[in-house]
Amino acid sequence: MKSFINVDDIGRLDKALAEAMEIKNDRFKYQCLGKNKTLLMIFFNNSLRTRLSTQKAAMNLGMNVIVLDVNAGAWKLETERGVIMDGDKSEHLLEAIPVMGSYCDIIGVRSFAGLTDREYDYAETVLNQFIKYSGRPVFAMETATVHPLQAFADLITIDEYKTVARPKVVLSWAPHCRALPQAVPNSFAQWMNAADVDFVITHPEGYELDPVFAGGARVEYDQMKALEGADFVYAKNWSCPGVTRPDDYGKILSRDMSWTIDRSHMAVTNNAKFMHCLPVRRGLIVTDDVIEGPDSIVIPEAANREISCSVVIRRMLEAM
Ligand SMILES: NCCC[C@H](NC(=O)CCC(=O)O)C(=O)O
Ligand SMILES: NC(=O)OP(=O)(O)O
Repeated sequence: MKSFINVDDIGRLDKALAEAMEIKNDRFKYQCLGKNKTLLMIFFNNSLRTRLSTQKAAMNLGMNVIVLDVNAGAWKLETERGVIMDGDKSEHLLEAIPVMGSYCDIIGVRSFAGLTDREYDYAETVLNQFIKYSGRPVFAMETATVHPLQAFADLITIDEYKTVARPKVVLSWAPHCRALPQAVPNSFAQWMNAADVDFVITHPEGYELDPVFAGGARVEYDQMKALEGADFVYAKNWSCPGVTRPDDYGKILSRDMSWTIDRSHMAVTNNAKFMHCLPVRRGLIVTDDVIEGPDSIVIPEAANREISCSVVIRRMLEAM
């Protein structure tokens, strides 16, 4: 595998899930594979899970790991071409990327959407520069439009916790105080569309996800109706994707607290499991009793990030 961005990069999902289980049963099975190989993780944004689980996965595979927090100690990086660099940015990404590539064998990139220029974000401008100029296999650790390591971990978790062959999975928008990217719902929709599940998305008008990721998925604007009979409730906030309202790209369109997942929402489901990628803001996305309740699987979901990442890095190492 040369890059890991979209669901197609992983190939057959049943095979990927089997590899995930193999690694979960013996995390150190392939510890010789990464000997003398180095993973470089580059963070333009904060992280807890991705940082720790990716490092753990790489260490399980015997790799060395270096981490660069671009905003904490590195030169500030210019990402645009054609600018006169007389501001606070001392180095251009186009020099920095091949330099970084020379010190490692695989690169993971976290670079969130700026949420001001849809075209720039949806072209995955930063990620694609890493792919083009690093000379290394690159995987997304949440970039402008995708978070595939999360979606793969979510798929593993659903596969582990499902009680019926084809579960009903509902992705529900929920309110938040900040404008958040669309990467998590985009990837979740893309992966659920590819998986053998009954997938429904619910959100207020204006939050329609890009059809590149969510095309073909059923959208139900009545949240309670969408949640009826659900086996999994996947809550997430996202800002306006700018599909039906191009002028509102990246904006908060609704703060409707009736969308916060509470006991009354869970009551109409089929004893659904509650999922969220974390970090989650209680009281906005979900109530304390739901996230702390017996049907909340957010902790095993996060734990599966180590597993999804192990499968991806293993494939990249084997392809070298
Ligand atoms: N990688 C997991 C989610 C990251 C990001 N959440 C955030 O930025 C939340 C920050 C806050 O709640 O202040 C997102 O939604 O894409
Ligand atoms: N879910 C997730 O990616 O978490 P972090 O932002 O903490 O890495």
